[in-house]
Amino acid sequence: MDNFWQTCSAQLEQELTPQQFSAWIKPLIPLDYEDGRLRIAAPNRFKLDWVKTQFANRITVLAGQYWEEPIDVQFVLDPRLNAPRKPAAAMPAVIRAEANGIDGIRGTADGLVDLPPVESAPRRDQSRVNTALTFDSFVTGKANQLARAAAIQVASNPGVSYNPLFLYGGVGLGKTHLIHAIGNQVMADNPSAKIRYIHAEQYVRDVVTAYQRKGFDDFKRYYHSLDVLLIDDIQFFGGKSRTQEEFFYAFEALIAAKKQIIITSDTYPKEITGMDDRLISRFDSGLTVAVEPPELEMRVAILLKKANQEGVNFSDDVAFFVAKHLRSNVRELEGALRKILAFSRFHGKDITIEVVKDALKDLLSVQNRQISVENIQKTVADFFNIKVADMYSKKRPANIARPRQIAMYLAKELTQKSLPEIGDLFGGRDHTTVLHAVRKIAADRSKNPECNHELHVLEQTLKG
Ligand SMILES: Nc1ncnc2c1ncn2[C@@H]1O[C@H](COP(=O)(O)OP(=O)(O)OP(=O)(O)O)[C@@H](O)[C@H]1O
Repeated sequence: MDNFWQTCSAQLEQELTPQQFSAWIKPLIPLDYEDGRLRIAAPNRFKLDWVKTQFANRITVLAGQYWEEPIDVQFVLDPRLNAPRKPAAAMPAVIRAEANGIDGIRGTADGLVDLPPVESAPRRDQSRVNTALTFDSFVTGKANQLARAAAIQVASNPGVSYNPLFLYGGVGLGKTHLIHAIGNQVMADNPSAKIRYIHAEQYVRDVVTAYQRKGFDDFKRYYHSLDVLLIDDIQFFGGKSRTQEEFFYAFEALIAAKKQIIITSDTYPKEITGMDDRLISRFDSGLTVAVEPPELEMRVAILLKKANQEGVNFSDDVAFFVAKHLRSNVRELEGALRKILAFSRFHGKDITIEVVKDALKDLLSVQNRQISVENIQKTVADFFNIKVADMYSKKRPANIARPRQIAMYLAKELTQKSLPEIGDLFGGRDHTTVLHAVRKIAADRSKNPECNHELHVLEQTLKG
């Protein structure tokens, strides 16, 4: 066993950077080898997860070569290495003073809160970065290629390219995945970087806790000392003035020190309600990129990749069927996939289109019921305050022509209708007119955040 570990470590030392080797491989402890099963211990959960996702395959190959047989390599947590955790302090009642904007803050059922790390030098596993969410596991398509490219650029040169990087888009489109991927990449390149992922709601809680403990100095010291701050769903700061003020200081300090900030939101900066103007202008001062709903091919690729990760063979036909019917976001696709797998396992049936129809009966009927061309025409007409009849009329003033083009675009995106069918439903127009509208709005959407936002709102309204 010791011989193997020496050989394996020596090999990995050659393959990895010195920082990676000392951060991830050196702390591992070979435990035992028996009947083709090798157990290796990691000193904490964070390292365990990271080593499993990043190095398990390579170590398995090296073990196979050493023993000349397939080896089942298992990574476990070494309990001897775990220092006992300090119990978290009890949280007193919610402070009244936060009525100036920070509301809805409660401790957990046992009165404990997830305390913010107030040490000036946070431990590595306080980064809260999810090691499973990497660039490798992120499927790319037209909808997210810009966001992904910007994220990779920022991850490769934190603090020096786009700062802040502001990613926005609707629910379940991969914003959280992307910022974790940035964190993972920075951590792999530079294991000593101080990184922190935080959801905006948790940041609000941290402000409250600091307030209660009169501990703003610690709070500031901690947040201002980070190399990379990943903050998710910043729209939660809306209306929370004390949090915004604190975040403003952190923002200024980090940017001035060339430390990287990555922010996600469900909408672009100017549209976040209840947000201080000076923060909005700061958010817009780096690079603002949209993550769009995935197009058909990307939805298919995502389904195939996720099915493959589950060890299930999904035929292209099945993947196309699901992707054609579920169009809103990736989280919905993941949910559908889980349903299909559970259904097929429970009934012991192979995954065919018929089985998928059964498994997703409820989901599909909701989709089909909600989105019709008529529904789109009504929703768009209401949104732009024009008459539904203008959707079929030959009138051409811009205030009517553009909503009509938007409705055609949405009809193409959200229904199964062909271009000629859509043309018919818009007062007997030619299919080339529909095609022109679809292309024009798609181009506008990719260039103009306000147009993108309008479309996003309409899509959400239509999908209920
Ligand atoms: N392009 C993609 N490739 C692979 N998985 C993806 C992709 N986009 C999203 N996902 C997965 O879909 C799920 C939802 O994504 P995520 O949580 O990142 O969405 P989000 O945009 O942050 O949504 P919300 O605003 O609701 O937080 C996650 O499990 C994520 O891993």
